[in-house]
Amino acid sequence: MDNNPPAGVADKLAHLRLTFRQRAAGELEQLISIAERLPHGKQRRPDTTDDIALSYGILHRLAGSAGTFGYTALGDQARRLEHRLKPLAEHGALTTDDDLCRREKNRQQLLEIIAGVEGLRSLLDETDESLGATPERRAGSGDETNKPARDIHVVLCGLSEKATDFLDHALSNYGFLISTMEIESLSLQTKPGMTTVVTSEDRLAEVSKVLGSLEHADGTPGPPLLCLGRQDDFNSRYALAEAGADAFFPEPVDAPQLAERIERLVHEQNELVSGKILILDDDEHLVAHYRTVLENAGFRVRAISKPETILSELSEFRPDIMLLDVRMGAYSGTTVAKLIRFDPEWVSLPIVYLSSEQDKHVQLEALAKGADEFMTKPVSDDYLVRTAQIRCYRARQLNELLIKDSLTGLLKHSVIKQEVENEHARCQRMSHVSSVAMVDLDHFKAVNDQHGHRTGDVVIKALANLLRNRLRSTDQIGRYGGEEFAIILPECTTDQAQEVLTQICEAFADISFATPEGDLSVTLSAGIAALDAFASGSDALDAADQALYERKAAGRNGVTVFTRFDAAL
Ligand SMILES: Nc1nc2c(ncn2[C@@H]2O[C@H](COP(=O)(O)OP(=O)(O)OP(=O)(O)O)[C@@H](O)[C@H]2O)c(=O)[nH]1
Repeated sequence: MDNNPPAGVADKLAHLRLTFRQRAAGELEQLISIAERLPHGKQRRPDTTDDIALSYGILHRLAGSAGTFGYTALGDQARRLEHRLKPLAEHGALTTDDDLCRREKNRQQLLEIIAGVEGLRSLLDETDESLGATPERRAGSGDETNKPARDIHVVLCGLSEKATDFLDHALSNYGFLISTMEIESLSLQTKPGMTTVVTSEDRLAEVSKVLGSLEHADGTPGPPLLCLGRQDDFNSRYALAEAGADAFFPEPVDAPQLAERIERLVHEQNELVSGKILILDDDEHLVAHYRTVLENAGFRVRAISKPETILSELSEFRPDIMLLDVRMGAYSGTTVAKLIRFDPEWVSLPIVYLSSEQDKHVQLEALAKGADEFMTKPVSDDYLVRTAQIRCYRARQLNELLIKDSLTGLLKHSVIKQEVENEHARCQRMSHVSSVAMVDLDHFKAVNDQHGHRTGDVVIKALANLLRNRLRSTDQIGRYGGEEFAIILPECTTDQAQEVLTQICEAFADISFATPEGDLSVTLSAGIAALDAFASGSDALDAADQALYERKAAGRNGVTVFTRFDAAL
């Protein structure tokens, strides 16, 4: 398995290591000159408290960060010296008021520490040699494309020509990006967590073998492998699972059900590798490193170094988890964690401390003040990613239960209503134009009556999937009622909203649902209103609803934009 990050990310990490190395060299110079200033022998000198506090701060930072950048021996030695200096830093040393005996003891200790500091410099140089040539600074890593979050990629591999053509057409309707690949040239240049590979039972073993060698750079599992097959019994399913399939889908393929299955697989995968992480640490280089590693593993990361901005960052970024440094200059991370919990909204936000503190008792005390886990610095990249995955996954699962509708995975009625109000407030604050839409399935009662409730549910889920895939990641979709959906399209005019919803309308009408009574097609109607043109979000929703009923009255299967209340009636 290739465990190296992609070239762009590797360049970025190398550059961060170089920057760390430069800073560490400067800090070691500073430490050495402080050591030279400290009183030697019987020499008397006024208060050394500031120098010792400064040295302690530098050693603490090095102990917490050097290992992350590959300078493990330097970090370990800095930690040993930090521990030795801690009592002197906390209680003051060599002050003019001390009695002679204490001064002598402290002086001895300082001399040993000074000798240790001089050894740190050689540890830095030795590690440089073992890490190879000093990395060059390179501009533009090229991997920072701002792709929409929901580019779901379906790779068709090892299928017959007929099956490939059918799936290419049927799945494109859902907005999936389809590629066809030969097994030998199978490669996965997509975002982790956003790909599914579909293959046949005959070629499963070969495809599974190739996929095994293509796992993502950070070691996260490769894409799920969905296998199509004609035999659907325990033994054949067992054989497929053994040969590497993550999911099975029976042939002949029912396209809406397959789309639903792919959605679910990607969703499950994505839950493992995605999430929003807020990092608060006053060491900017370390934060830049964490950020690069976590972004490379698929997370969205916001990193801040000033504790004063924490509350506004929380409400704007709305992270799934937070990584919090314990010691940040004048501020204590444990107190910041407590302060965050003042707000009921953040009571359940998982907080993970980042600290060089190794004493389990002290860790426990800190945890009692409002965090969930302790990550001891230096944190390895793998450990960081894995911890973030586990914490984000759990946080998102809990959150989903609270805010998402169980049939469709869309936002619940009350949540989308609140989001409409939030977006309305944003429109006013930022003076931008946004739209809201109400979407309703046509003659849905007849679908239920003629084909049963179960088929009705499949149709509802298919529309939910289509909306998710066709709309932008910044759009928000809610299940407003049984077969009625509300959509927020931020920074989007009603003309643009009409264009995209018309395409969705056409794609949905094109989907064929297989039922025992024969193939079924269903259409939808939509009404749109300009969110910023109304006094409140709920007024705009009422207007979109009116436009929807106008569309129903005008023959359904299309999109109407609200103009005036009386005109819409
Ligand atoms: N299968 C299923 N049906 C649902 C669900 N929620 C609501 N419905 C059904 O959706 C149907 C809505 O019917 P109506 O409000 O009469 O509207 P319609 O038949 O779609 O007619 P128009 O909206 O005028 O085109 C009812 O039969 C509800 O039982 C659900 O979760 N699953």
